[in-house]
Amino acid sequence: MNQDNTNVKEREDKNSTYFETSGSLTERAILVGLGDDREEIDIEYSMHELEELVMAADAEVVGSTVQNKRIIDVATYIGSGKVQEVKQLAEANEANVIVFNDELSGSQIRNLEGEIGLKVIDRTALILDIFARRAQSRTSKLQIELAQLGYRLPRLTGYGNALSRTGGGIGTRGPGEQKLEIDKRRIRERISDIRHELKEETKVRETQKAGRQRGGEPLVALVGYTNAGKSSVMNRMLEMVVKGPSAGGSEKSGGSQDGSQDQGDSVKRVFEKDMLFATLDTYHRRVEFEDNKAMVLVDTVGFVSKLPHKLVEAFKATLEEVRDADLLLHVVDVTNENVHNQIAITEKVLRELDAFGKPTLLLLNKIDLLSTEDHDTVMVPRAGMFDGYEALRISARTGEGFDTLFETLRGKVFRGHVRVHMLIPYSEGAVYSYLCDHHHVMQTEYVEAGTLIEVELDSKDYQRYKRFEVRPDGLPAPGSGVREDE
Ligand SMILES: Nc1nc2c(ncn2[C@@H]2O[C@H](COP(=O)(O)OP(=O)(O)OP(=O)(O)O)[C@@H](O)[C@H]2O)c(=O)[nH]1
Ligand SMILES: [Mg+2]
Repeated sequence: MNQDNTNVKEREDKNSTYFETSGSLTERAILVGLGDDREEIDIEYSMHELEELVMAADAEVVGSTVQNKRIIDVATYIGSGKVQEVKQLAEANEANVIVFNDELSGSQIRNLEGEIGLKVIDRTALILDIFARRAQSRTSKLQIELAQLGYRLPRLTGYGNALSRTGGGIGTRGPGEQKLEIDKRRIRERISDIRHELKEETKVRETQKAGRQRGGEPLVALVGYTNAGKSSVMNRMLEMVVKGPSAGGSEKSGGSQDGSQDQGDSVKRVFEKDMLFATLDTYHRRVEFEDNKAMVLVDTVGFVSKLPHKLVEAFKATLEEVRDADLLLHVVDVTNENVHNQIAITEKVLRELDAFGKPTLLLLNKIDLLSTEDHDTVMVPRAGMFDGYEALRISARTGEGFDTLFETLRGKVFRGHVRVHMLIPYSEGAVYSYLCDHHHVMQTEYVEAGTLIEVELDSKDYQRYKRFEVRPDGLPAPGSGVREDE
């Protein structure tokens, strides 16, 4: 039974495992995968990810097996011989749940449960389950419920009667228990209600977005594999803008308040934790620098491979920011041996979101964990390119590399800025106040015709106020006085 491609995990010392003291029944899972050499991400990595996901759902992995096969069995997904092998593996290891590495149809689940005699769940149900546990805000709860209902609707008749799904454990959380008993019509009604509510929320977000765009502030989105350190990078950046030596100014919070870790100072931190999918919502934070230049930072949900399509669909609205961003900060955990796989997975999801190919800075995070020798290996080039990206080495924990990060970031997002002289008549005091509040006014002189300033501003506001442009000596500049944009 323990063949080459079958890896049976040593069982932990039962006396010391936490579930004895917690009193709850821990699920013991056997993982089953189908290897296909045409897949982008190899099966070994995919199974490793599945194991992490199972652990994130508080279950224990007691065995794992892979069948290398290109053709899927319509009835049972894996071949019939393999089904028997899984059954024996489960018995030998006292497993009580079988987790498949791919999405299964309702009839496949029913057939497998019938033959093995245990609860069978697929990767999609597992990921949805983890999301359901983590969801904090109303929006993310609705998005996940929508994805779960969409997943369950075609599978309502798929579960065997003998295997009740109402007893707790993976795949039974969220809206499931009662709703599985209501008929499809009512599920469809619920789906339609959720869609309606999410649509209303989208309108609110659109208004907020329009407000930000009017301000002309660049949008910078943090993206990357789950647990890479996106939220930690965001928190470190916010801290540095408030306290840092290289960039002063204040952080002004915008957007959602959910899940914030308000530290009592002016930094409204976002939630960071060593677990898969710590962040499920998008969080905006406006970052303003000493010279009045500002950008909006967005923290987003992390990615894994085979992210359920229904989930990506449901999260599309909140992930729109990624598509709209002027710059992506792609954060990777450079200490992870699978970093290249994780980059490929993130790229794949970005493609699904129509956000691939945007200006991107790769942030090689967690370098504080690397040994001195590792610092010099090919894994982390001293500077420059990594996997075709412009890359920077940073540590959100120690702050190393953040000065360079800010410098590079500012160079990229404020590139369209121009430095000009303007003469603002005293009758246009509001324009002068606006420019002082939103841009870097470097010099001010009060002359007879008005206030003569030297100011650095973005191209949008430059176009808007071009009519006030003068030569450095205050004389009219060619083209000034013409309202070109209105
Ligand atoms: N040693 C070290 N740990 C880090 C660093 N950055 C983040 N971490 C840790 O990595 C874990 C994950 O960090 P998060 O910031 O929550 O990661 P994330 O990418 O936002 O994760 P999700 O929201 O789950 O997708 C936390 O335990 C952090 O403390 C770093 O530079 N060095
Ligand atoms: Mg996060």
